Amino acid sequence: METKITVIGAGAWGTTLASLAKANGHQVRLWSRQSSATLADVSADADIIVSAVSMKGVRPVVEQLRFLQRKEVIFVTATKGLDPSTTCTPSQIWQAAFPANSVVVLAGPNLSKEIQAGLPAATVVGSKDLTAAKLVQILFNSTRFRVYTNDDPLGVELGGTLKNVMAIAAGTCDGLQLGTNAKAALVTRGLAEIIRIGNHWGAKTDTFYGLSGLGDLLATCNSPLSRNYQVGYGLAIGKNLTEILTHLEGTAEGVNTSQVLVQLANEQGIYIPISAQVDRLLKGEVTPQAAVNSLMLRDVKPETDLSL
Ligand SMILES: NC(=O)C1=CN([C@@H]2O[C@H](COP(=O)(O)OP(=O)(O)OC[C@H]3O[C@@H](n4cnc5c(N)ncnc54)[C@H](O)[C@@H]3O)[C@@H](O)[C@H]2O)C=CC1
Ligand SMILES: O=C(CO)COP(=O)(O)O
Repeated sequence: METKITVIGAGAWGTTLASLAKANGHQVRLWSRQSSATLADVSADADIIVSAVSMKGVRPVVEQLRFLQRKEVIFVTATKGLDPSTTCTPSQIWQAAFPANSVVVLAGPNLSKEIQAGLPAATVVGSKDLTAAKLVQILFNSTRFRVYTNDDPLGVELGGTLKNVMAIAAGTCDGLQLGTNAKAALVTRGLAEIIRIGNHWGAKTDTFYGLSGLGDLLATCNSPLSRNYQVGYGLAIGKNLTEILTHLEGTAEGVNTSQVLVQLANEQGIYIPISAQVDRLLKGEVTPQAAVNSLMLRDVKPETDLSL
C-alpha cells in the first residue's frame, strides 16, 4: 500500500531516509527551509511525518506544525541530540507538542554516505506504540536496510545521541595515535558510561547493547565518515574547533550534546568522566593529551559496578 510520507530536513540524513522510503514505493515529499512549499502544505495530508533536522531545527519545525490536529499521523524522529534550553530529547519535544499522536524514534549505525552508496545497514524503530513502530518498520525495511522494532524509545534515542560524544573521544584517540588497545578501552568504557546515564534517565540496559547503542557506537567511533569522529580527530592534530566546524560537511551533534549532558550530569550527580573530558576539550580547557592523562590517572575501581 502506498503511504504518504513527508520528510522534514533535506540534509544528509533526511535525503537518505526519503530515498529509502521512495525505493519502497511510497509517496515521499522532502521538505527543507529552502522549499517553495510551506511545511503546512507538504504535511496537510501526510500519514507519516519524519523529522531529520538537526537538533537546533526541532523546535522551530514543531512550532510550524502546531496547526496539525490529525491524531492518526505518526511522527518519526531521527534527530540525535539534546535540546540546550530544556535538555529534552527530540522525541520528548515531539510527544509534548502532539500528546495524542504516536511518536517513533529511528536510530542505528547509519552513516548516510554508506547507505546512499547502496551498502547494507540495519536500524531500530522504538516506540511506546508498537503498532506504530511495526508500521514504520515495514515502510523502511528493504533488502539493503533491515529495520528492527524496540519498545524502549528513550533507550534507542539516547544510544544514538550519547555515542556522538564518544565518537569525538574516539576521533581524538585516533588523531593522537594511541593505538587499538586504547580505542577498545575507550569504546568499552564509553558504553558503560552511556548505560550509566541511560539507566539514570529511565532507559533499559539491554537497549544499549543493541544497534542504536553499541552498534552506532562501533560505527561512529571507527569511521572517518562520522562528523563527530572528525571533530575529535581534528582537535587531536592541532586544529581549533571553529576551524573544524567551518569545514565540516554537515552537523556534529556531539558538540552541543556534550555541553547539555555535562550540565545535566552535574546537576544529577551522574559520573561521566569521558564525556566531561570531551566537553573540556571542546571548550579549550584541556589539551587532548591532558584529557587522556586525566582519564588514566583516576582512582582505580571494579569494572562491573556501573554506578561508579
Ligand atoms: N548523516 C548521518 O549519517 C546521520 C545523521 N543523523 C542525525 O540526523 C540529524 C540531521 O543530520 P544530517 O542530515 O546529517 O545533518 P545536516 O547538517 O546534513 O542537515 C541538517 C538539516 O537540518 C535542517 N535544519 C536545521 N535547522 C533548521 C530549522 N531551524 N528549520 C528547518 N530545518 C532546519 C537543515 O536545513 C538541514 O536540512 C542529526 O541530528 C544527526 O545526528 C542520524 C543518523 C545518521
Ligand atoms: O549518527 C550517525 C551514524 O549513525 C552519523 O554520525 P555523525 O553525525 O557523527 O556523522
